[in-house]
Amino acid sequence: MLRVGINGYGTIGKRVADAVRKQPDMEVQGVGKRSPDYVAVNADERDYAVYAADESRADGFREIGIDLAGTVDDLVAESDVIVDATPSGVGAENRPLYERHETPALFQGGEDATVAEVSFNARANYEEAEDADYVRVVSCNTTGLSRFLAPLHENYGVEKARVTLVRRGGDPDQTGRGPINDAVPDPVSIPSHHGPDVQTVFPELDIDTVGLKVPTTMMHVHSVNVTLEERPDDVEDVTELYRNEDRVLTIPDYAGIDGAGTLKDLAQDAGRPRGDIWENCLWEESLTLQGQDLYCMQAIHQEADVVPENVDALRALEGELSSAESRAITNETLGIDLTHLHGRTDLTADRRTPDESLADD
Ligand SMILES: NC(=O)C1=CN([C@@H]2O[C@H](COP(=O)(O)OP(=O)(O)OC[C@H]3O[C@@H](n4cnc5c(N)ncnc54)[C@H](O)[C@@H]3O)[C@@H](O)[C@H]2O)C=CC1
Ligand SMILES: O=C(OP(=O)(O)O)[C@H](O)COP(=O)(O)O
Repeated sequence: MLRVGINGYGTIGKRVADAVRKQPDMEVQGVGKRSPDYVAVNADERDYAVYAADESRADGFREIGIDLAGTVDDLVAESDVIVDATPSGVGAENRPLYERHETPALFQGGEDATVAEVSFNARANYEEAEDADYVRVVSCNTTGLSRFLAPLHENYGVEKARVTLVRRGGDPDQTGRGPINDAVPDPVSIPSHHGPDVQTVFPELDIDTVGLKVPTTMMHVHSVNVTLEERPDDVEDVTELYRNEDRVLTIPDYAGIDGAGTLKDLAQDAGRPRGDIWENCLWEESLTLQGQDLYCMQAIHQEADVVPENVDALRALEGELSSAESRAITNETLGIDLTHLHGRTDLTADRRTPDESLADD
C-alpha cells in the first residue's frame, strides 16, 4: 500500500484525500492542516489523521478536540509520497521539506512549472512522470484543455488552437472573491497563462488563450477554436472521438443540459460526492466544423477535474501501471461514468434535422 500524505486540506486536498481512500493500492497516511476550523473538524470526523502545519498551531487543534497525529514534518517523514495541495506558491516553499525527507511529491497547478520535473496530465503524458520525484498536476483549465486537445492532436494534428476561458470568479467557499456584478478581463495580459501552461504538457502545440472572470462559483467555460492539420470527414467523427474518451462527458442534444447549473444538478442526482464533475463537459451540439476549423464549448468543474489526475500521477510516480490501467482503476473506484446519458437514445437520431426525422416517421 502506498502511504499518501496530503499537505493542505482545502478545496483540492480534501477531494484528493477522499479519492485516494477509495483506491485499492493506496491509503491516506494523514492530512496536513493549518487552521483549526470546520474543515479540520470535517477531516477528523472522516477519520483522517490530522497533522498541524507546525507545532505553534497545535494548541488550537487540541482546543477543538482534535487529537493530532503530529506536525506536517512528521507527516512527510511517515508518508511514501506527499500530495501538496497548499495555496499557489506555498508548494514551492514546501519543496525543501520534502527533499529533506527524500519524500517524492505532487504539486498543483497554482505552482510555477519549475517547481517539478514534469507537468502532468494522465491522458497526455503519463509516462513522463515515471522517472520523476516531483510532479506538478496542471491546473483545472490546463487539465481540461489537455484532455480536449490530446485526441485531436493524435488523430488530425493541431495547427493552431485559440481558446477563450470564461472563468468562475471563485470557489463556493471563497466568500471574499468576485466579481459580484461584472465581467473582468483576467488576466488582463494576452495570452493568459493557460496557453504557455498547456505547452508544458504539449511542448510543440501552437495555442493562444485569453481569459475573463464572471460572477459564478460553479464552473469555467471554454469557447474553443482549433485549426486542424487534417480535416475530419464529418463532425460526427469528432463527436465519436470524444464519446470514446474516458474523461470527457459528451452532452447529447436531447438531455436539456444547457449550462453549469444543469450539469451540477446532473452530478448531484447521480450521487456524486459534493456534486463533483471529474470530466470535461463537452456540448455535442456546439461541435462545428468549418473547413479545417473546429469550434466547440466545454465546461470544467474547477474543484474536481484535477482529482483523478492526482490519483493517476501517484501511480505514474510508482511506475508500475500504465496510463490506461491506472485511469481504469481510478475511473471505476470514483464512479467516473455518466454514459447512461447516451444509453437513452439512438445517438444518430440526435443530430438529424427535423425534416429527416419526419421522413423516417
Ligand atoms: N480551487 C481550484 O479551483 C483549483 C485549485 N488548484 C490548485 O490547487 C492548489 C490548492 O488550491 P485550493 O485547494 O483551491 O486552495 P485552498 O485554499 O482551498 O486550500 C489550501 C489549503 O492549504 C492550507 N494551507 C495554507 N497555507 C498552508 C501552509 N503554509 N502549509 C500547509 N497548509 C497550508 C489551507 O489552510 C487550506 O486548507 C493551488 O495550487 C491551486 O492553484 C488546481 C485546480 C483547481
Ligand atoms: O487552476 C485554476 O485555474 P487556472 O487553470 O485558471 O489557473 C483554479 O480554478 C484556480 O483558479 P484561481 O487562481 O482563480 O483560484
